[in-house]
Amino acid sequence: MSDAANPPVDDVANEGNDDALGAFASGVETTEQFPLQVEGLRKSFGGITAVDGASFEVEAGTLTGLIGPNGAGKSTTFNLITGMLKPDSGTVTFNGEDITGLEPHEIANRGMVRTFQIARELSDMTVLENMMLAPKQQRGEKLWRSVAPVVRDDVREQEEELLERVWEVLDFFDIDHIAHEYAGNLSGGQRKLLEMARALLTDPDMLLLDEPFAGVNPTLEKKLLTHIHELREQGYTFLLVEHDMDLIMNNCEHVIVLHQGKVLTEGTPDDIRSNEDVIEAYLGGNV
Ligand SMILES: Nc1ncnc2c1ncn2[C@@H]1O[C@H](COP(=O)(O)OP(=O)(O)OP(=O)(O)O)[C@@H](O)[C@H]1O
Repeated sequence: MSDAANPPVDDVANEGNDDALGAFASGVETTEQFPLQVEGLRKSFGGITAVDGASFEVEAGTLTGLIGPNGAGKSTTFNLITGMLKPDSGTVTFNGEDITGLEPHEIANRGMVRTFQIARELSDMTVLENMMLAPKQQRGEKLWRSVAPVVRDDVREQEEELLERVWEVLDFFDIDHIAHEYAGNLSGGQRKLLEMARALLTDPDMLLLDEPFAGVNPTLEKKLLTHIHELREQGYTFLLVEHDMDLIMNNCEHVIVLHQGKVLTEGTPDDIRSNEDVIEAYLGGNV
């Protein structure tokens, strides 16, 4: 755990509240403040150690960037967090629960989702059909945040409710006008919006975005960023892997730098920009 992500106990003690100090020390406070905690994560593929004891936390309600030179271990870290890969050692804690080694759908059920590229078979389905599939694949029992949860036995009513929610999310992402278009016909940017919309439909607490802007034109990139910031303001937490450094620096409030499978440093964009170790790691990494 880094100093930057884990405020000193003195900060809490300064509030003059012994209970708060006790809660912080026991981890209760930390869990709420930092829903994702990664501790000593390690993963090797044969002789290559892709992730080598990475430890970090992600603060609730932030847009946190995970950066690093090519091969630093970013994708592997994402895969370990979301259950796509099992770590050799280390732990992943989400909302206070040890989720290390759980299956991806079990992790999604707990409120952490990762955006996925639309699979080839889903390209033959319309945007609307893709959306209707999303919650069944992942987290159907929780509702889109702005709609009050209603428990009903009637399947048809549930379908209608889902459809209503789907339209709300499509409208939020401004892709309702392409609802009947085949996913395979969408532009790169529209597909990214659909991927985000599908993830959001499961009503997660936290979204992990792996290069959400790759292949997205500047207009749609701006739109996607606006949506991400709106959602962050609503309290969603984001962890973002992105190669576009300007985009990370201009949009994330906290940046974690991975290098050779370890956290090299973390801090605000200004801290990172002026950090000589980071500059050296990137130059050495030929980026
Ligand atoms: N399945 C695998 N089998 C063997 N080696 C792997 C595998 N996945 C990743 N690696 C290796 O682990 C290291 C970290 O890879 P990873 O893809 O996590 O890095 P990254 O930071 O996401 O890189 P990039 O920015 O280039 O996408 C690299 O050396 C990579 O070649």
